[in-house]
Amino acid sequence: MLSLSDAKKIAAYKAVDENITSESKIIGIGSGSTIVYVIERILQLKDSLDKEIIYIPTSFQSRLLITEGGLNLGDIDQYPEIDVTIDGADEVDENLNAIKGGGACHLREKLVAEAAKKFIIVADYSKHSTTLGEKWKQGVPIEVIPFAYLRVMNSLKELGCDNPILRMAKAKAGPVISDNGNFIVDAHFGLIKQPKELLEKIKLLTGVVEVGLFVNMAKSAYFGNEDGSVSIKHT
Ligand SMILES: O=C(CO)[C@H](O)[C@H](O)COP(=O)(O)O
Repeated sequence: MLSLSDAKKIAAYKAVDENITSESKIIGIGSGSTIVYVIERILQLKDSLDKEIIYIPTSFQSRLLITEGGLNLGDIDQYPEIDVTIDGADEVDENLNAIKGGGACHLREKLVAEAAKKFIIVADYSKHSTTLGEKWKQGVPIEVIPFAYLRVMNSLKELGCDNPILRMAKAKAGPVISDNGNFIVDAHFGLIKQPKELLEKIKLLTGVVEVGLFVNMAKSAYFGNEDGSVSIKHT
């Protein structure tokens, strides 16, 4: 039986093997622990891949992975059209809608995913559900400008979230600050049967910068299974 981290690894390796081809020139790199394996696989294949490939990060973490791996770093400003973006997720439903932002990176992750011709999710078996909200109990991550956080939290209650939580840092007395200088509010809505509708409602709140609901975005998802196989789903 594979551990969760080994399941992440086999999903990441398979996604790289199948999606980073000789056609890939610009590649978006997501954030989180699964992405470490994506970079690990890219580095293993480095000699057979085009030396000119540019990698676009979605966070400080993925920027470091790219530069420390000796890969070519680019920015979305220079390369607004991306061939393929590979990223992890906190939960993925049957239609490949996802909750993201467990690492507080979902604003940049969404931008880099939207810019890509193909957005691919890599995850372990524990992330796959029928309906969003089934597995990820921490709530939908919402990036909010600091000035607006309390009003946004009150408005989230009106939208059906009982207990929105301002995400606090672990090694600091205070809130998590995103790579963009904003706060993160985690809002639990139970089972999310209509993710697009919920996304639209939250996005309309003044002060909300981005919502960790990725709806109708992924082309494929790779799930590493306990038995060592990888399940691949497409939209
Ligand atoms: O959305 C993310 C970061 O904002 C990550 O992709 C998500 O939290 C999954 O992380 P991991 O690969 O560590 O399980």
